[in-house]
Amino acid sequence: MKIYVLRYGHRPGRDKRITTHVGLVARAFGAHGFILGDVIDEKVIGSIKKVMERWGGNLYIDAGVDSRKYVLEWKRRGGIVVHLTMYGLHIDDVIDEIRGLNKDILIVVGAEKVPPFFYEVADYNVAIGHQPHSEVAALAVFLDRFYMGKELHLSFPNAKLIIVPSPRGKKVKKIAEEEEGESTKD
Ligand SMILES: C[S@@+](CC[C@H](N)C(=O)[O-])C[C@H]1O[C@@H](n2cnc3c(N)ncnc32)[C@H](O)[C@@H]1O
Repeated sequence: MKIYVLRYGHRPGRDKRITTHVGLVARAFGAHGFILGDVIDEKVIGSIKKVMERWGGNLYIDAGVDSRKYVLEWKRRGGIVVHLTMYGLHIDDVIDEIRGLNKDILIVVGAEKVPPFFYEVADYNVAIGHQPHSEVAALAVFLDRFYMGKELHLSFPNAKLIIVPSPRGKKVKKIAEEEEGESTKD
C-alpha cells in the first residue's frame, strides 16, 4: 500500500513556498510520493530533495506530469483517489472506510481553484472541516488521521542528521561522522 500526493494548480510565480511545504509534509507525514502536476519547478523539487539529502527519506518525486492523465492511470491500476476539499465529506465520516480499503491512495490537493474533473473522478472528496484553510494543513491532518498519529514517530534510515530531542536549543546528531554536535541550521 502506498500513498502519493498530487499537487494540482501550482503557480511557479507565487506558490513555491507553499508547494514545497506540501512536499515536505508528504515526506514527514508518511507519504511515499510527491507529484507536481502539469508544471516543472526545479526550485520546489530542489528544496524537497535537499531536505531528503540531509534528513533522509525516499519520497518518490515527479513533476510536469499531466494531472488528469495521472489520476486516470492511478485508478486504472486499482488505486483510489482522495481529493481534499472543504466541500467534501467530513474526514471523520470516511477515514476509517478509506483506511480499511487497504489500497494505494493518490491524494489530490489544489492551489486556487480545482476544476470539476477532480471532484468527479475522485473516489472520495474529503473535507478537513468545512472551512477554507490550507493545502498544507489539509494534507497534514489527513495523513495524521490516516496513520492515527503513528507517522509522527517515523524515522528515516538514510538520514545524515537526526534530532536529539532537547528541552532547549538545538541538538543534532550527525550520522555519517558518528559524532554529536550542536547545529544552528533548520
Ligand atoms: C487555498 S485552498 C483553496 C480553497 C478554494 N476555495 C477551493 O476549495 O477551491 C487550496 C487547497 O487547500 C485544500 N483545502 C483548503 N481547505 C480545505 C478543507 N477545509 N478541507 C480539505 N482541503 C482543504 C484543498 O485541497 C484546496 O484545493
